[in-house]
Parts: sequence; structure tokens; C-alpha cells
Amino acid sequence: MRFSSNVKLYVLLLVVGIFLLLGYVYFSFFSERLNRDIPVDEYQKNNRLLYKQPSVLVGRTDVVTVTPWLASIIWEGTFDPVLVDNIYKPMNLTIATTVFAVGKYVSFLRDFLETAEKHFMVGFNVRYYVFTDRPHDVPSVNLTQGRHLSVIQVPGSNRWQEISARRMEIIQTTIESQISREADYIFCLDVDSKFHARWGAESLGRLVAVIHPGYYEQTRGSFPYERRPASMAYIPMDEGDYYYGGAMIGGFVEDVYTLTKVCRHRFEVDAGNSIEAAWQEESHLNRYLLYNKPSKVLSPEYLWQDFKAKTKEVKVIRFSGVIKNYAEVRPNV
Ligand SMILES: CC(=O)N[C@H]1[C@@H](OP(=O)(O)OP(=O)(O)OC[C@H]2O[C@@H](n3ccc(=O)[nH]c3=O)[C@H](O)[C@@H]2O)O[C@H](CO)[C@H](O)[C@@H]1O
Ligand SMILES: [Mn+2]
Repeated sequence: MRFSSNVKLYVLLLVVGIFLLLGYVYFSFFSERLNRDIPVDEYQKNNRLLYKQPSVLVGRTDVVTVTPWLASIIWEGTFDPVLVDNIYKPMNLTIATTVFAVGKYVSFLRDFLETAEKHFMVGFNVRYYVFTDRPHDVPSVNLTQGRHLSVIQVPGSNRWQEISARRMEIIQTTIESQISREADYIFCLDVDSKFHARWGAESLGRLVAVIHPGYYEQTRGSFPYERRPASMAYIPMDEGDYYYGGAMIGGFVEDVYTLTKVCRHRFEVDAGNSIEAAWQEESHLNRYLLYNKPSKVLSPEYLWQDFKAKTKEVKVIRFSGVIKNYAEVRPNV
């Protein structure tokens, strides 16, 4: 009895030993495989990206850098351009840029394009779409590699309000006919403006809007939103986030497409009811963005006005509207 119970014990110990041995062999083999499967990123090892350590405690405190729906508000000092470029440049993105130069506004094109070449999305593929009724007056500007310009003829008008507002419709139809196939992101910009400093990939997002420089210190009740309930652009006095400028709409081509389609539709419904919103497409844009929050908001650094003195929170003016003689450049006053 005693003998056989000893045998049992030995057999048990042997079995346990074999299992332990097998386990050891299996796990050491497996962990070796695990180690072998971890890719050693040779590229990263040889091209170290050195940049200032991000801080959790120190940053801009004089301005708000995030909206209550957690979209970033882009100010100088909130991003590292080296880091941003390093993330976006390898994606080989194409950025569409639409600009309207109808009637005498064609004279703003040269400065717009020349300064864009210096500051706007440098190092990216950029496709400018210039909409004009005067294709022969489009200046020839030297474009750097990867940048392309096409001229698209559009009708003139004797009302500036119509020219400005019809941008929505024309951008919508041009996205349908070509831009959707030719670009990843799109920025739609006012032509009566110049770039003065970097406007780069920090501005990329699903739906991007810019805070109008004239109203960022005011309360929502004094924003020039459309206030007539009969208009499709109506915003009640106790609603509204920011006042966004109509001089810039940006984002994924698909998201900007939906925005232009909706705003165009609402503008036409208004027109059918003989209503023109207070600030045309800008009013419709503000209404759209109130209920379809932008995923990224650009600070007024990205839309300044030359006649406005720089304020202390604006460290860099990146894009600014030039001073113009309205009576001279517009077809009507
Ligand atoms: C800084 C800003 O947010 N500006 C907006 C503001 O006034 P603005 O005074 O900036 O409007 P604007 O005269 O620049 O017109 C807007 C744009 O329409 C085009 N254009 C206009 C007239 C013309 O004869 N030919 C022509 O090509 C051109 O691209 C111009 O940049 O309100 C407008 C709507 O009422 C637009 O929403 C503008 O984007
Ligand atoms: Mn303008």
C-alpha cells in the first residue's frame, strides 16, 4: 500500500514536472515570438523628431483654447508647427482652395495668390479653384511644386450680395463635379485678403470655422445674426456660440459639401419668400454651425482685418482682409 502510494506520488510529481517543462518551453517560445513580432521602427529610430516637451500645466491662459463641445480653438502657442507638419506631411494630402474674383475683385487675386504661396499650406499639394467672370484677367503667379491652379468661369452680377451668397451654390456644384475627386480637404476663402504668416495643417479638421475678428469680445445678443424668424437663417437672441466669419469655411470635402448644400437650399427658400438674410451666406453659415458644431475653430489670427489694430491676445496675424474702397470695387453699394 505504502509502496504504491509512493509510486503514485512520483508519477504525480513527474506529470507536474513534465507540464512545468512544457509550459516553460511553450512560453519562452511564445514570448520570443511576441518579441520577434514587435516591429522595430527603423525609420523612427534613425529620424528622431525632437521638439519641446508638451506641458500639462503650462500653456495659453489668456484665451480659451477649447470650445464647450471640446473642439480646439487654434491660437499661436497651442500647437507645435514642427510636430503638426511631421504628422500631416507624410499623408500626402491635397487641399482644395476656392476663391471668387468676380468683377473688379479680380484685382485682389495677385496678392492673395502670391502670399498664399508663401504662407498657406506650404509643403502640401494645393489646388486653387479661381472662380471669375474675367478669366483673361487672372494673373499668372509662379506656383511651387505640388500646387496647381484652375480657372472656372462664372457669371457676373450687378449685386455684390448675390456674388457673395452664390458662392455656396457654386462651391457645392464644383465639389460634385470635380473637387470631390481631386482633394481631401477644402478651404473656401475671401479674395480681398492676404496671408501674413503660417496657415498650416493645424487648421485641418472635419468641419472648420473661424471666429470673426469683429465680434469675439461681444455677447451673443449683439452678434449680427439674422433675427427675423421668417428667415431660414434665424437665430434667437438667447442662442449662439460665436460669430463666425463668412470669409472662411473649411474641412473635409464631404462635410463642406453638406454645409454648402444646406446653406444654398436655405438661401433659396428665403429668396422664394423674398427674404435676404442680414449678412447673406454668412448668416446661413452661422445658423448651420450653431446646430452642426465645427470640429475645429480657428481664432481670429486666421481672419483679421487690416483696419483693425492688433489686440494683445492675437500674437500672429495669419490672414487679413485688406482695406478696400467698397464704392470702387463693388458693382453696387
Ligand atoms: C471678413 C468676412 O467674414 N467677410 C464677410 C463679409 O464681408 P466682406 O466685406 O468681406 O465681403 P466681400 O466684399 O469681400 O465679399 C465676399 C467675397 O465675395 C467675392 N466677391 C464679392 C463681391 C464682388 O463684386 N466680387 C467678388 O468676387 C470675393 O471673393 C469676396 O472676397 O460678409 C460677406 C457676406 O455679406 C461675406 O460673408 C464675407 O466673407
Ligand atoms: Mn472680404
